[in-house]
Amino acid sequence: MKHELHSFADGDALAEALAAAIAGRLAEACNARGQAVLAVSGGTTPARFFKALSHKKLPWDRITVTLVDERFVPPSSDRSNQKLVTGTLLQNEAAKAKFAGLYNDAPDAEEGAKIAAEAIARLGQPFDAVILGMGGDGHTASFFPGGDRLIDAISPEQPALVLPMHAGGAGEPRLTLTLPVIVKARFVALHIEGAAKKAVLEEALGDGETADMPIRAVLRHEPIALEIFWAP
Ligand SMILES: O=C(O)C(O)[C@@H](O)[C@H](O)[C@H](O)COP(=O)(O)O
Repeated sequence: MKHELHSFADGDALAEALAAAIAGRLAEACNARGQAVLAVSGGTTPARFFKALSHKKLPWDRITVTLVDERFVPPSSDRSNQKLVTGTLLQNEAAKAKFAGLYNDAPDAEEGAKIAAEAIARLGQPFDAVILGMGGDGHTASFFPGGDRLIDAISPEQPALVLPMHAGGAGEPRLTLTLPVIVKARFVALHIEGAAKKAVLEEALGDGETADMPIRAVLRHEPIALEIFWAP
């Protein structure tokens, strides 16, 4: 995947610019096709961007927000990405958006992934925009180094839309969109902040095994462009 690096003075400037870029994509999709689908990541980085996007004037009632990945915990948990998104993004103007999460109350992540895959299938593809994050270990989505389903999840031929993932670094079982769903999107952005993550990105752009730094599965996927948004 070719990539373009957009650097900003600080996280606030980045949040505004990314919100403007995504709002533009969502507006364009609604104009062209009457609806839009946006997949976002969780973690600690996106909160400011979510707040900025929540104030954008868009036909939110025609926009569905879903997740790139989810911790397999109920939405009441502080670890839940659904909780983060409903509390920060689906507010203000964006309170009218539809939400299609990955979590369900299946007994385990294996069963949960099957049910989540049905929910994702109903959204149709390609998604209009996907925003990825990246961890200090080079994971993106829930493509964790050493993850039990990593090779399946990053296979370009993977037919499943959602897979479960167990990994030492993950904290709890995860549900993740698979690589084909992500790279098929009309717009794919990577949102990272801080010098440490810039260094991880640079390392990932170098040689080495994809499984050691799974973000490489996205970086090395041809031919669509990855838009990288970074601030110190
Ligand atoms: O649920 C999650 O954890 C994610 O969606 C994950 O892929 C995240 O984007 C990175 O781990 C970065 O997380 P931070 O922003 O917390 O560094």
